[in-house]
Amino acid sequence: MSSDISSVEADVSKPMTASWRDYYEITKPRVVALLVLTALVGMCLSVPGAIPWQVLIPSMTGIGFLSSAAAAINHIVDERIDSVMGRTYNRPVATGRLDPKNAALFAMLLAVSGFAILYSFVNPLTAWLTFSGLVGYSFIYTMYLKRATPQNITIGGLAGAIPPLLGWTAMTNEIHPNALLLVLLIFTWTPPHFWALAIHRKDEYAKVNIPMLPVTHGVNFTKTQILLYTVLLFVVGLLPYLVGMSNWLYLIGAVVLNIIFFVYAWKLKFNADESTAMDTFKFSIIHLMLLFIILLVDHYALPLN
Ligand code: HEM
Ligand SMILES: CC(C)=CCC/C(C)=C/CC/C(C)=C/COP(=O)(O)OP(=O)(O)O
Repeated sequence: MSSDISSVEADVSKPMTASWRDYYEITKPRVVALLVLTALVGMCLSVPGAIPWQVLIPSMTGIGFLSSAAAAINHIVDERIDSVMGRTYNRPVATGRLDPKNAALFAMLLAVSGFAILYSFVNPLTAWLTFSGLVGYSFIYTMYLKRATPQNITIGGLAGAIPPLLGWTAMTNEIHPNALLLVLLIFTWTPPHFWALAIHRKDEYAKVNIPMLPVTHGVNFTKTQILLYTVLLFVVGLLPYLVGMSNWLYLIGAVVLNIIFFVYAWKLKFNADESTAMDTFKFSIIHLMLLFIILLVDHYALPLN
């Protein structure tokens, strides 16, 4: 009898009325927008001149669709932990507004159409690399690494870092070292991006037994890691200029942005108040967006010989 009551309660607390907004939300639209921007920059930097729209449109659509599918799968896999954490409890699948089966169907539709678009209108290399990004994020990171090790995001970050390479291969059909350099930039940026948020949300991750670095190794150790990664990012940020891929405009932009990121990390380590961790996280997003916009401006305003 009591189980009947609890199941009735569960049904009441989980009304199954999904709207298009719920489908939109599970694609993590703002994350995908930034991923697509980094892919666009990879594409533009791969050749000196203009990008033909016949390649641009299917590439951005296919990469966007597969990234959205990956984000939707993350919502399905994380239904239980999302429903417990304050930051995520109101997500469509976690609340039950969106049936996981419908979410899975939606993800499948996005993934299949994204892959087909890339395979048919761009090239198979880009289609398979983008698919590997989906597998890396949805399955290797979300299903396994996230729950297995505090280095989950350092390794899993590779999936989120891959879009500039996807843009590059979409245009040239080759894996160029300069594209890998752009991947390295995002790969190095990811730990300070995420760990700043993880410090702020440490107790919630502990509650759901997710071994994020601040939970397993403490907040102080995580702050040191964030600071060291911003130093590493400063060095990596010099490389596009040093290898002759970008010009002085990029160099100035990267140095300024990376110094500001370092200052945030320094404050977080040595002089933090309540809001410093979230401020650092928010700045990380502006940082990456500006860095890639500057790469683009530098590329078109100051063409290399
Ligand atoms: C494994 C690597 C990554 C992890 C673990 C991570 C983690 C997170 C988390 C937990 C949030 C907060 C989400 C929310 O509250 O809705 C977030 C937000 C965000 N992330 Fe990341 N991130 C990663 C990689 C990336 C990459 C590669 C990009 C872009 C190139 C990115 C861009 C963003 C953006 C734009 C937001 C803000 C989203 C919003 O305001 O809706 N992240 N990230
Ligand atoms: C095809 C391709 C390039 C795929 C990339 C996929 C993608 C959407 C990467 C974004 C990384 C991200 C937001 C991780 C957070 O996951 P989380 O589960 O730790 O955070 P959450 O708790 O907010 O869900």
